[in-house]
Amino acid sequence: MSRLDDGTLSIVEDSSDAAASARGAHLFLVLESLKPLAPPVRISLSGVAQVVFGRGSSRAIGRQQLGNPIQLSVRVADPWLSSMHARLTYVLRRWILEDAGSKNGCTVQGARQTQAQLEDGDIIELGYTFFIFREELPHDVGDPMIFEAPAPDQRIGKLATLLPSLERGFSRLASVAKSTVSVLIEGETGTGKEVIARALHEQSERKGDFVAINCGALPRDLVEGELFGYRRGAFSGATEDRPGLLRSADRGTLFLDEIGDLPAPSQAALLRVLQEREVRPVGATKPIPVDLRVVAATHRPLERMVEEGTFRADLFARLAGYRVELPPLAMRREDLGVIMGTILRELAPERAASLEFAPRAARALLYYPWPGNVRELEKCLESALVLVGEGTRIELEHLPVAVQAALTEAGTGRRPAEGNAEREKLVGLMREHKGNVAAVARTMGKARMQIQRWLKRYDIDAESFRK
Ligand SMILES: Nc1ncnc2c1ncn2[C@@H]1O[C@H](COP(=O)(O)OP(=O)(O)OP(=O)(O)O)[C@@H](O)[C@H]1O
Repeated sequence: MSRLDDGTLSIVEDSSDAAASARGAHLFLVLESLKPLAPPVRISLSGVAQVVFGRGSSRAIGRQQLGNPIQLSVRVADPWLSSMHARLTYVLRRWILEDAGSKNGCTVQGARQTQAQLEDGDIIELGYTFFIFREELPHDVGDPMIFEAPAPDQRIGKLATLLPSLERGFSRLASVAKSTVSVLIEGETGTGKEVIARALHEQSERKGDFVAINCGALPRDLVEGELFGYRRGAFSGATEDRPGLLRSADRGTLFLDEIGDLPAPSQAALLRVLQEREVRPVGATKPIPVDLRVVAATHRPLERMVEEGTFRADLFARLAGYRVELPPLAMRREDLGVIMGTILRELAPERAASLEFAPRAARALLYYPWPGNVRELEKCLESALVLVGEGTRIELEHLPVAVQAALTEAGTGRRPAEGNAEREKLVGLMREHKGNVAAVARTMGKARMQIQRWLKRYDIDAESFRK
């Protein structure tokens, strides 16, 4: 979590890098295709010289022996693994994956390899088990070397992640929830903003209701009546007193979804409510006190809207007491296994434990760019379960055609599509702004530090655009 220039707090995965005291290579055990509910694991490779992979009678991840250099052993009860399957070794500042004489081989970015130098974001398949390698992930030196995704009953709502900074952010939500500080959740559509808002309400122990309002869906001329209520006769059609949505959230949580869509006059009225802690229904002479906890969400770059003058700076400051930015799913592929496990448990509680993914299906799920984020993943698994019927194995053909097509991408050994698209977008903007990182940050509605991290991640030289 980091303190932003405006004094608010942020738990953005990238923005919180400042709080992370180190960067280092990590390996994620993302998914066991045959046991999708088995908890995914993050392994820090700091100080590690070698990791050996092989089949075990049960999952066992740990040090091979005490002392330095650290040698780790990753044993998974995957019948497709050989007892000595592969080795990952740190050589001349590079991580090299080598097949150790396995029967079924090693696959990196969809291509069979006997030896490969790993790159950031590489997807590795050993047997039917999927791993992701991250070269320079921000983390805390105090983070455990081996971190297993928390069991469902240990989570805040259904929030779980293997990414160190997001994990720190999620665990802080529990204490934020108990306060009345307003929370602003930013993220693309379907990333789980409402899930966070509901989790905050559940943890808050507030007695009132959770009231969700989609600010973008309110008819423009009725916004204030809907939000603040009205007195009978306040306007034609007001045939009775209406309390309004804000008052129905009294002593509870008011979730203002798509806050960026709130028209300017309503922004001013909402600001008054938050400042005065009272609501004045349309046509009423006296305000009514309300006890509100406000959680707002947006997929629009609110900070940029403030700069452009389309969103009030004072309202933004009020709403952004604590900020959460949810990355797009394609930027947190390491969490695909955790999230799929949660969704399968939710959609099919009775049979989730017996479900498995055919490896080709698992591969497609891992490579697909998920433009619709977690919502799209949820719909994809929902329809797959219908198509599986009484069966227990989710095959490639049970997945939507677009997801199936991701296999072709996987087969080429290239980076996942999202990486290319992100990179191209960034290169385009860097060219347009002649290498001015601050200008690119403004255009994207992101912090300058974040753009710098992306430049590093995608190996883009800002200097080359300044000539
Ligand atoms: N971490 C998660 N684990 C399991 N399911 C999740 C998770 N996050 C989101 N979902 C599911 O994905 C769907 C979309 O989530 P949600 O509605 O919270 O997204 P959103 O960001 O608020 O979307 P929008 O911007 O379109 O309102 C929901 O059905 C939700 O249950």
